[in-house]
Amino acid sequence: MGMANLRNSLSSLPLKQPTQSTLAFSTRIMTSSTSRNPNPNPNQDQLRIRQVPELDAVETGRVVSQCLERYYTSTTVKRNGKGTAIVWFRNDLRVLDNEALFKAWSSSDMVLPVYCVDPRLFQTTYHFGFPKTGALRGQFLIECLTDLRKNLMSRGLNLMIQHGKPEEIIPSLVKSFGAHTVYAQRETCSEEVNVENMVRKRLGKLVLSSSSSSSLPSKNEFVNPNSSKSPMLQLIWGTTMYHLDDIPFNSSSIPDVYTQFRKSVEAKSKVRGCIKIPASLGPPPSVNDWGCVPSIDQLGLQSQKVSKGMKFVGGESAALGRVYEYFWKKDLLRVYKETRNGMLGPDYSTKFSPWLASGSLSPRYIYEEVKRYERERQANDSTYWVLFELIWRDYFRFISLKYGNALFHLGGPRKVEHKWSQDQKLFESWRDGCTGYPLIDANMKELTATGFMSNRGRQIVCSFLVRDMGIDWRIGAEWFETCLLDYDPCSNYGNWTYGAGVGNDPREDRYFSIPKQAQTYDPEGEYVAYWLPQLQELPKDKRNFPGSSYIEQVVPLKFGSMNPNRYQNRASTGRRTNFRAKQATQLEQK
Ligand SMILES: Cc1cc2nc3c(=O)[nH]c(=O)nc-3n(C[C@H](O)[C@H](O)[C@H](O)COP(=O)(O)OP(=O)(O)OC[C@H]3O[C@@H](n4cnc5c(N)ncnc54)[C@H](O)[C@@H]3O)c2cc1C
Ligand SMILES: Nc1ncnc2c1ncn2[C@@H]1O[C@H](COP(=O)(O)OP(=O)(O)OP(=O)(O)O)[C@@H](O)[C@H]1O
Repeated sequence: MGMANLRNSLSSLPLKQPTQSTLAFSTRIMTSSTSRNPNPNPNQDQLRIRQVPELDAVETGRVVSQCLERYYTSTTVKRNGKGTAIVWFRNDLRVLDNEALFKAWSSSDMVLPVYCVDPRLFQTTYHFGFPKTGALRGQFLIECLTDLRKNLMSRGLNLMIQHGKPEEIIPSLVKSFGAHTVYAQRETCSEEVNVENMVRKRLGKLVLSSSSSSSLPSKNEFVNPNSSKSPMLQLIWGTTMYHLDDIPFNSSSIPDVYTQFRKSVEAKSKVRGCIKIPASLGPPPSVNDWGCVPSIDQLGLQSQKVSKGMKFVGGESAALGRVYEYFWKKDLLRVYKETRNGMLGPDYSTKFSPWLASGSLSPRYIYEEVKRYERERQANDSTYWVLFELIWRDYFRFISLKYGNALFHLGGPRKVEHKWSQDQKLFESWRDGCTGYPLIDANMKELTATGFMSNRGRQIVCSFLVRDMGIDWRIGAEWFETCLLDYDPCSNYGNWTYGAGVGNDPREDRYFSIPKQAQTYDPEGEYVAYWLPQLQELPKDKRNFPGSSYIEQVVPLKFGSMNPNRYQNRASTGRRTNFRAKQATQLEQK
């Protein structure tokens, strides 16, 4: 089937919300915190949705005010600027450690914070016509905007929300408010960079009069052709833990191999401190209509409720709450390295990614919290390992600067030639979790039901799609783009190119053997039985190997067989024992 045909047929697929039939087992009770006494019994776990973070509003409020207090500037910081500056919020939906917000404040005597609900984010993915943003990420964004507005209001500002393209909205606001500068976080992928360029171009056509440094000028001030100044777009680097200006490379010399990148950065660069903000950022400009936080319908999406698994709460307050919960309250940072390859529940890994992707959480804040934890509690391999993983995130962001659109191309950064299939039926069985391999199916059902999948799961389903099914990796990457709460173009396409063997991975053949992965990471079938309740009745060691008790396998495995005995000996002496033993210890210690 040709690309155009596939694109048409895929775009006409019922891009349904998750199949509810398999979710019927769950009840719909949102429980409050169980963190002090987590119940390891999977049957109990079936009965509840785990909210992430599991803090109530009062506790979250307390955590937020405590951490924002630590990041207030002393009163000695002066505001030197005049006139109005705009902060154009993009994927930096936070107040804490937001350099664009700080610069707008310090360079003006009035700040207008703006978010544009860009319709292009709610259209379709590039090749295969899936929804560009799935309903769960849409809902997460709504929560982020609601919380950002609240946090700005508590600092004497507000958030203007307008629907439309930034290149139309921003210049028009600049004009009406006489703003001299627009501050925004710099992006690196072409879709976002194109928007930046259009905004800049249109600002360049506006002309500021010399008096426009005073707030709320008349519109006429922009038609004076004798004035030489145009309002400026100031783009600020803010997505990574290490600042672009502090890494020991320019963008074309960034090493292709992660380990080389990491070692150089660790040896030669320092993570900058978080930007401290004043307690009050006001006064706000006088605005008639600040605009409403969009509803899910206004985003053109159909509301989807999480009825099983994890429900992530969007926004900076929840993000700060999760850092507090994971590091301090549950004390899980101490064991992260041993648990991080888990798949079931909120506690095996940090779950910071959705907030990092929307920018409601700063990686530099995480860094400072890790350092504080190391001073106040303990430093060990686990505390370091969170930073190690965040350097992966940085690496993919910097690699996107080096390779540009090649990150999205079929041959990837290495321009690998390979014949890929675009078999629609096979893809659908993968997407819907009906491949006949419980480990694949459970992970894909989790993705559509919650917008999240563990790192282990992502590697396994990616390997299965590209290696066992031989399907064009971009189809998988675009489906992830639709569904993931933490969708980030660099991390998503970076990891997919790695998994498909077209990235810069020195290990070219990353084949993940399903039976081996099942034995190692889900030896009792707890994870698959959670997402595929029909497997619960089977003996634990059969849940990942159900034979004819489960649906037929759509393709054979490229290597190995689904005979569990082949892996039994290796698993019982290898990493599995280690991993499970440590998990058990962790549970006992709670
Ligand atoms: C095919 C595939 C697609 C992926 N797509 C995305 C994506 O769109 N957005 C995204 O944020 N991550 C993506 N990842 C990376 C990783 O799976 C998630 O970051 C991680 O599972 C998020 O869970 P966590 O926050 O609990 O991670 P933790 O294990 O707690 O790690 C802490 C943080 O480190 C970073 N991190 C960890 N592993 C990676 C990695 N492999 N690459 C980049 N950053 C990493 C994340 O920011 C994460 O929040 C993808 C991985 C694969 C294999
Ligand atoms: N933020 C993003 N999310 C998803 N995909 C993106 C993003 N930014 C860029 N892309 C992808 O980048 C690619 C750009 O395609 P485009 O046709 O503009 O350039 P190209 O011809 O593929 O590349 P080049 O200009 O290098 O020849 C598309 O596949 C697009 O989806």
